[in-house]
Amino acid sequence: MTRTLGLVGARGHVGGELARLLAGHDGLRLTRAASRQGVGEPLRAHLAHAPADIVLEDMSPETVATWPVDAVVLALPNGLAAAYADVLTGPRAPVLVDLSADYRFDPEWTYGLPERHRAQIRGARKIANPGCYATGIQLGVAPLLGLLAGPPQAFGVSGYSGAGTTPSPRNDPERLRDNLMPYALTGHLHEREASHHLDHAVRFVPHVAPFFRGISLTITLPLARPLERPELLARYRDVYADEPLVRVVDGVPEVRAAAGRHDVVIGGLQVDDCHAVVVVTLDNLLKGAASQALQNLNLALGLPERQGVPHDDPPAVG
Ligand SMILES: NC(=O)C1=CN([C@@H]2O[C@H](COP(=O)(O)OP(=O)(O)OC[C@H]3O[C@@H](n4cnc5c(N)ncnc54)[C@H](OP(=O)(O)O)[C@@H]3O)[C@@H](O)[C@H]2O)C=CC1
Ligand SMILES: CC(=O)N[C@@H](CCC(=O)OP(=O)(O)O)C(=O)O
Repeated sequence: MTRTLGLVGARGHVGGELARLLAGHDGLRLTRAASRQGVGEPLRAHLAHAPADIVLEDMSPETVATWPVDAVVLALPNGLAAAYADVLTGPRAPVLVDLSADYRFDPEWTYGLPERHRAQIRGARKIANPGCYATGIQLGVAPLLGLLAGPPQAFGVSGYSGAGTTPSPRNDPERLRDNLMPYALTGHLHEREASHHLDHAVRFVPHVAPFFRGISLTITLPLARPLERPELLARYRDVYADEPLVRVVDGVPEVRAAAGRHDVVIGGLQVDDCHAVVVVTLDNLLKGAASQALQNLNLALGLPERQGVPHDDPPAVG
């Protein structure tokens, strides 16, 4: 039986990626869509791969509450999810996946990082999809939890699609041309999110660069005891051995190769006595958002986790 999905925020970067992935998913079909602008227009006028029969609806929670769907995805800016969560309740309510940061710290919601919380996501009804940098930081740090002598430091660089479509200096290609823009030098939300879900403090400084999509994180980890490289490599390979969407490589992954891929690539993996350095790349719009949302939807709806998320590409490097 094909399940059905409604998408709120369909004209955004992430909404568009999710609609594209759903076009290749046999078990889950996009049947309703809403956005702030373009109401009454065919979704296909905005997204070439959208089903021909979908017309953009107004995005009021009251409208969305009438949709006869198995799941609803909120791909809206932060701060808007509560109005939907309030009306999509009760035993017949659809599974709700929120891409914003609104419920990532709420114990009543399930935190949707499948490689760390798969058992809880299976059958969950309300799922908070992790932040893009926070996904890379957690997967990059987790294998060394228990061996850390202090907070890992993550230096992150994102493509400007990470800043969404609302115009700002962080998604202005002219401002970013030949440039690298540091921002949120302390207290970025993803620093708090990664620290909270790792149950270990991390430090994070984000930057935005002139490329469109992809994230590179260089993470420095202070260790409680000296480690040799083979042991470091073995730890990462062991933890992710059965995870098709996390690839551990020998070389240093580069962000250009991350664009369009569904997995996180972890490499570098150098160690000097008690000082390890790990490089993590991912596509912010895919494993950082839409592919991860699809993993979560599949798990919640009882479908194969990676249906619609191809994962047999050749390695990016190494
Ligand atoms: N971009 C990324 O790399 C990632 C994003 N996320 C999160 O996913 C969510 C969606 O992100 P993204 O697709 O980049 O966002 P966009 O800015 O590209 O899209 C936002 C969508 O929300 C709609 N919208 C409704 N109300 C508003 C409003 N008041 N202001 C702006 N847009 C509004 C827009 O409608 P319309 O176009 O019709 O105006 C559009 O469909 C956000 O919460 C973001 O933090 C999470 C991980 C990664
Ligand atoms: C380049 C850029 O601006 N990136 C965004 C990350 C987007 C994201 O994933 O943030 P949410 O937690 O809001 O979902 C930022 O740093 O806020």
